[in-house]
Amino acid sequence: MVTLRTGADGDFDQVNQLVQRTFLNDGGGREWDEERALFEPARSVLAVDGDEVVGHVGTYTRELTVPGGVLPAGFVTVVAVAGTHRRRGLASAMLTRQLGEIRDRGEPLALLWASEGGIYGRYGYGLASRRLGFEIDRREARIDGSRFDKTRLDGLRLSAGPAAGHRAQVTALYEQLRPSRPGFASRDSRWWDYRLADQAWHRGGSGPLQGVVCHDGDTPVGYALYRFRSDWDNSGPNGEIGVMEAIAATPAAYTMVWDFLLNVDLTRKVGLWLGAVDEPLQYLANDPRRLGMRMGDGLWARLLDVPAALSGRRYATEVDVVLDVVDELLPGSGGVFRLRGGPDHATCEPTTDEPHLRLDTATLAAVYLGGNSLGSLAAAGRVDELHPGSMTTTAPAFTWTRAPQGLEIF
Ligand SMILES: CC(=O)SCCNC(=O)CCNC(=O)[C@H](O)C(C)(C)COP(=O)(O)OP(=O)(O)OC[C@H]1O[C@@H](n2cnc3c(N)ncnc32)[C@H](O)[C@@H]1OP(=O)(O)O
Repeated sequence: MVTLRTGADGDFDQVNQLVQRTFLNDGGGREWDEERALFEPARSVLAVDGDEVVGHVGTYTRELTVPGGVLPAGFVTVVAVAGTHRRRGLASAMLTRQLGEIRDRGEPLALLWASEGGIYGRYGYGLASRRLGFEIDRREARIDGSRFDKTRLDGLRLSAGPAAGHRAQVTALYEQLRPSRPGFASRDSRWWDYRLADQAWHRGGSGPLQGVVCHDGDTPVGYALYRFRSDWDNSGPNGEIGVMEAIAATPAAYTMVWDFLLNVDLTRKVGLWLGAVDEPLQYLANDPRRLGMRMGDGLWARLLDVPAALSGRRYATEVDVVLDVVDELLPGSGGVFRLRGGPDHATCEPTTDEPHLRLDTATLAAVYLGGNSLGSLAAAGRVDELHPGSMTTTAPAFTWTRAPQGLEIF
């Protein structure tokens, strides 16, 4: 008989074997030091059949940047059920138990990257951010000269080399920028170890992890983490740059970092998989089409405590609205709530007032980080306007100055 239990110290190896098998990785000949350090057994739910681990869902304890705030969140990870035990409800049982445990810890929301987009809507997750992928033909694409104001770059300088050598500057700048971009997550030293781990199997055929940092005096103001892959064909050099993340505190630093990445000799392509939907590069390029942009799905969010989540973010415009949030899976997390908010304040409480808008919890999650418009979801029939005019005043409030971005898959 299969039973569920909480994880324990010592479970890592069996869980990891299950995860590598279910994710179709060979898993052979590797050390798992960084993953082992991140494993939080007390936050894992395991399905066991006798002595065998046949299912797992894990949670990482991290903070999430939301519009105008930073909140604790449960980062859901490595959801896996053995091939021998699928489609009998094990994932549903584990994921539902996990959501209850995240809520009981006082984390108002859960977050994940989906391996397949069809899985998580049924558990109340909504697609809250998208990624913009870039496959840049670097012989054609460059920073538009008229946008490249050399005078603003005066005083800035770049240093480049193995990423580990830039760890102090990169972590300091990330920590400074983290609160400003919805979707960014806290990274303690274990997470930086994981991010900067440079074992051969992390490289996917590319070279060692590199860093380029833009400095203003002694202060880091921009950086990129990237790898290069050397290749030659009949017409010459055919190398590639794969950018893992590129962020900056100022437009000048961002421009300088990207100008560097687009001008590495002996390369033809530059790729960025997890770009933001509003990635500034698209507004700096001489010819945006040459950036080879393609939209994909990003972070899925699940609200567990609507008042805490909605009062924990800020709103682009003043809003006073009563929301009827339908939560079929966890009815205790739904209800009717009055939200009063604006750019520098927000409260949200249960109310007996008549609702203005009715939507399910996944739809509210989809607009929560500012990555989707409430009006667009209404056009898809996912929001009922019960009080005429309330959509017009509420939809702009849920937007934000920057699009949410999931900067790393966890
Ligand atoms: C955050 C992350 O870790 S994402 C990674 C998810 N894991 C993987 O992709 C690894 C490979 N897949 C697996 O391990 C399993 O197939 C799982 C975990 C996705 C599902 O496990 P199962 O125990 O088979 O799921 P369970 O029986 O509870 O089914 C849950 C529901 O999801 C549906 N479902 C399961 N897998 C998929 C899928 N890939 N796409 C769409 N729907 C799916 C089932 O049909 C079922 O629907 P229903 O409730 O309407 O009947």
